[in-house]
Amino acid sequence: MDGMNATPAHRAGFACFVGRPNAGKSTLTNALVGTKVAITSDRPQTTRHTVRGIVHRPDAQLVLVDTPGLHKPRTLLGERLNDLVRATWAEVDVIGFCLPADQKLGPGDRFIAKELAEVKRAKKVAIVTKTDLVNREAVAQQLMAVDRLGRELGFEWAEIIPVSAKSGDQVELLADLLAPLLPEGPDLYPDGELTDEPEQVMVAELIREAALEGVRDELPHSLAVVVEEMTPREGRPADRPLIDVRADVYVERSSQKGIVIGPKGARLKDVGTKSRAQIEALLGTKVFLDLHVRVAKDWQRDPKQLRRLGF
Ligand SMILES: Nc1nc2c(ncn2[C@@H]2O[C@H](COP(=O)(O)OP(=O)(O)OP(=O)(O)O)[C@@H](O)[C@H]2O)c(=O)[nH]1
Repeated sequence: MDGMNATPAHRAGFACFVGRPNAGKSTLTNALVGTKVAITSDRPQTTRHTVRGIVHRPDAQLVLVDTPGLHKPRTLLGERLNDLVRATWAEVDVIGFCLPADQKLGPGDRFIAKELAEVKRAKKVAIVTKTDLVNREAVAQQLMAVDRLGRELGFEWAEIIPVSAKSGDQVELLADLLAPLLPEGPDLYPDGELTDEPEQVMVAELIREAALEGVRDELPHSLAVVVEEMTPREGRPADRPLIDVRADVYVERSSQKGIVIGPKGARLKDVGTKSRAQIEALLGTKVFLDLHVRVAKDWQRDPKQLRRLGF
C-alpha cells in the first residue's frame, strides 16, 4: 500500500456485552467509556435498563448498548424480555460475551452462548473478565474453555481477550480490538454527547427503580423513564442551587397508568419523594422533580419508540 492510502477508514457501530448476572458487563462498560454510565451493584440483575455509553476515538466511535440479561424464560414476560434482548442482538455489530475468570463456565454461560450461536450478523468476541481475581494459569484455562465452547456450538470468536475492568488491565486493548470489527462509517453521535447523558440516564434509572418498587410483579419490564430536562433553576443563591428535573414515566397500556399513579396520585407522589432523595444524593444538590406518566403503546416492540426511550 502506498502512503496515500495509509490512513484506515473511520468506523462506527454498536456493541453490547452479554453474560450471566454479575459477569462484570456494567463495570466493563464504565471502564471503556471512562465515565460512570450504568449503575453497578453487588446485587445481580441491576442492568434491566438498556444504557448507552459512547467510546470516542480518532479512528472509531463505539456505541455500547447495555442489554438486560437473557434468562431461561419461565413466564410470558420473561419470554418477552428475551425477545427484547434478541432484538438488540440483531441490531448490533459486535457482541461481547463476558465470562468471569473466577467462575467455572456453567450452564448459564452455555445457555447464552447457544443463543449467541443463532445470531448471524454480529461479530462475537469472548471476554474473560475480572482477571485480577485469579492467577495467569486460571485465566489461560478460561480462555481455552471459552474457545472450546465456541467450537462446540459451531462458531468462531472474532477475538478472545482477558481483561480486568477493576485494574484497567487490557481495557485499552479491548477497545483496539473492537474498533476494527465495526463497519466503516462516520460517527453515529456527535462528540460530547456523553457529557450530560450519564447523569440523566442514572437519574432515569433511579426513578424507574422507585416506580417499580412494589409493582414489579404487575409491570416488571413495561416501565421506561426518560429524563426530558435537567436544568439549574435560575436566580438561586450560589450556595443553594436547585435543579429542575422533568421526567416522563412510560407504560405500555393505559391500565398500567393507574397502577403507577395509584389512588389519588398517592403512589406517584411516593415514587417522586423516594427518587428525589436519591437524585439529590447523586447530584449533591436540591432537586425539584416533575414526574408525568405517559402511555407509549407496546414500546417494547417498536424499534422507533425503543430508541426514543433510550433502548
Ligand atoms: N475484582 C473485580 N471485580 C469486578 C470486575 N468487574 C466487575 N467486578 C465486580 O463484579 C460485580 C458485578 O459487576 P457488574 O459490572 O455489575 O456486573 P454485570 O454483569 O453488569 O451484572 P448484572 O447487571 O447483574 O448483569 C461488582 O461487584 C463489580 O464490582 C473486575 O474486573 N475485577
